Amino acid sequence: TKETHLKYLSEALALARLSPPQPTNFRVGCVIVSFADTDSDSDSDSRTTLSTGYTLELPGNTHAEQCALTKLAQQHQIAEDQLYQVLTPQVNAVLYTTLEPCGKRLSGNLPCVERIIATRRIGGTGGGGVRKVVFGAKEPGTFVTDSKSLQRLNQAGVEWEFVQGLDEEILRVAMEGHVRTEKVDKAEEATRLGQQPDE
Ligand SMILES: Nc1nc(=O)c(N)c(NC[C@H](O)[C@H](O)[C@H](O)COP(=O)(O)O)[nH]1
Ligand SMILES: [Zn+2]
Repeated sequence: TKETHLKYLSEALALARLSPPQPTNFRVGCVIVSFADTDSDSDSDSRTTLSTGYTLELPGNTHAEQCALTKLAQQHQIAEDQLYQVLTPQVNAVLYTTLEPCGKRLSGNLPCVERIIATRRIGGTGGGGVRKVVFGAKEPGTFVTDSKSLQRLNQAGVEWEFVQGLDEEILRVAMEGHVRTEKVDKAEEATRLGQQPDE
């Protein structure tokens, strides 16, 4: 339910605040939750937090979702492409991230949407893995304007939901380290309005 989603998005936002502000990325928080033995993210009481992450938590140019997935694999001493062994269908894993997962990164590093899809068996085509992604804000157009991460999730059969309510605060925290320029403001405004900023 929306209350459950907002509860976990708030937890993820608290994690985002731990991220050191940078002008070259966003401060994002991520929580991976198991809604075991329910077939949806209903209000079952058997919810457990499997892993958390925030931008730059782990060494290197790391994203929040990337850190949560890497830490989960480390906890179980398995490789990240073996996470389907942990994230079985019965675990019913939902990944909460304050900002929609990236579909493209200016650094060229593997986007988080691919890391999320790869938690499923057989390179992302099998069962299990992250069943659903819940995020609280769309990615502003500061760095990339055509991430296509949501189309990619649809294509891979991973559910997603944009839960409104915290987006203003999420974006303020995400962009704390940014230098305000006319160009950046225009790109972010255009994305907020759902337009492709004119190049
Ligand atoms: N969902 C998400 N979680 C994060 O932890 C994070 N930092 C971003 N940021 C998205 C943004 O598009 C990329 O940060 C830039 O494209 C620069 O790319 P790098 O981060 O240097 O790979 N997005
Ligand atoms: Zn990412």
